[in-house]
Amino acid sequence: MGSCKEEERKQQKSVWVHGPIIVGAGPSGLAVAACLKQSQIPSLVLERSDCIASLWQQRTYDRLKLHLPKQFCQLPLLDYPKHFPKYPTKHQFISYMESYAKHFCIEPKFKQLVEKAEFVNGIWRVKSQDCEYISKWLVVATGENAEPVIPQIQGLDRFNGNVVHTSGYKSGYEFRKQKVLVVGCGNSGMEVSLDLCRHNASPHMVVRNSVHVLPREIFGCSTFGIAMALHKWLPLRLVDKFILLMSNLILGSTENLGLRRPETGPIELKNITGKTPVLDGGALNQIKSGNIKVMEEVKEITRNGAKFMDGQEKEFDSIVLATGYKSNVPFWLKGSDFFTEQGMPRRPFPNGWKGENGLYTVGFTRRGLLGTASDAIKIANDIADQWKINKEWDNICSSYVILQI
Ligand SMILES: Cc1cc2nc3c(=O)[nH]c(=O)nc-3n(C[C@H](O)[C@H](O)[C@H](O)COP(=O)(O)OP(=O)(O)OC[C@H]3O[C@@H](n4cnc5c(N)ncnc54)[C@H](O)[C@@H]3O)c2cc1C
Ligand SMILES: NC(=O)C1=CN([C@@H]2O[C@H](COP(=O)(O)OP(=O)(O)OC[C@H]3O[C@@H](n4cnc5c(N)ncnc54)[C@H](OP(=O)(O)O)[C@@H]3O)[C@@H](O)[C@H]2O)C=CC1
Ligand SMILES: O=C(O)C(=O)Cc1c[nH]c2ccccc12
Repeated sequence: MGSCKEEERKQQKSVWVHGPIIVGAGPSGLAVAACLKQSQIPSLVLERSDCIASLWQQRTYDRLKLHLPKQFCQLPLLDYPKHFPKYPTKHQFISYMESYAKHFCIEPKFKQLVEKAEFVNGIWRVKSQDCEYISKWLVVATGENAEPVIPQIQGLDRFNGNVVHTSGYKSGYEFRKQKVLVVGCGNSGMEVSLDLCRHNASPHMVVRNSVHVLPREIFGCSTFGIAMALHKWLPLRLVDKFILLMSNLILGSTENLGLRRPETGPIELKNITGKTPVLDGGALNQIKSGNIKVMEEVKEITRNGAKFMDGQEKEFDSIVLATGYKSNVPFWLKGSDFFTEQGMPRRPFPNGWKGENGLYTVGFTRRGLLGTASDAIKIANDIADQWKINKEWDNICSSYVILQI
């Protein structure tokens, strides 16, 4: 006899979707839906949370800003409002996303956690907790940052204080006057440590590996923009050499602050591994002045603090895990080997946007919102070509049916 849950599933309704199913209503999902709309192609956007851009609305800290200038973080077909600053705040970015969805009349179906998607007998069957959606096309837009990475550090579960991942961190206000262990030194670790300083907390940031820290700007121009411009003329290695030269000039050596640089240059490393260089927004000065303490790798967490690899032992009130994010695609996309076990497309950029049998992926380029914009346009164009053929077939079929009658 089937269980209650099985019975419920058997009775689950199936809905045929006219147009592609897009999983995820973040910037990537919305960008594809908008580009499809532009070609008069309908789509259905399924979102697990109750709002668009949920990463930005629900899982980021208050003082977050875009760290690249707005022209590099723009979605296709609609620019940022002119009055927005060069680096929009998180709230401005969310308002841009909301206007974007409104402008293209995109109305995602919320609270639809996609649990399984599979290509069966020539169609995509996409199951959420309460419905099965069926379509010829599936667009994966669940993001590179779908789930927090929670490291297995010995003793973490016996720590008496508060432990939070950066996806749950809002403001240093909650940690004021506390001694806080921040694990991780990517952009999140650096920004959270800086935020903690601004609330009179005492952050100790764990740096277990090498890291590139770059100035956000070089003589008033964004470092990222300069790198992009130079790369039009110069090989990446030379671009990296120039960026590192300027960084050392502006920031000084980071090595003697405990921030060893990787051997590979910053942009090349980003392209190969996805590891984003830190674009410094003020944390480095706090490290220099001793307000952010750089710590070695953690050996174990104790009830009141941590023991470090170099033998130090310190007490902490709270721990912030700035340990990054991961894709969740392997949990729900079945029967396809398009993605690696880590949930990233096997084919590297720029060829990772299209799979077999009407499968597409957007926002898995390790190139931020710029990558999203480029994927979205390609996907919509590709589907539009098939849509036209489909329509012609539909017309032929319907005239055939009419002739038969
Ligand atoms: C703190 C932070 C700051 C960043 N800042 C920048 C920046 O300044 N510039 C830049 O270019 N990039 C930045 N990024 C990179 C970031 O990935 C992009 O900005 C952008 O959010 C990616 O959009 P996305 O739609 O691909 O993914 P997301 O924004 O993560 O959206 C994916 C959506 O899919 C939904 N979803 C996931 N799984 C399921 C499921 N199984 N079923 C249904 N729905 C699901 C999620 O709820 C989410 O709403 C930042 C990332 C982080 C974490
Ligand atoms: N707009 C903005 O200002 C911001 C943008 N972002 C973006 O969000 C994305 C995610 O960034 P972020 O959250 O920093 O994640 P990242 O993956 O970039 O960084 C994770 C960090 O955690 C470290 N780490 C992981 N596990 C452990 C462990 N067990 N012990 C010690 N250290 C550990 C990693 O070290 P290791 O290298 O050794 O693995 C790395 O330093 C990036 O693309 C980033 O650019 C984030 C914050 C702000
Ligand atoms: O914010 C991010 O994580 C991004 O992915 C944006 C981005 C794409 N390529 C880069 C190179 C250097 C710094 C940030 C980025």
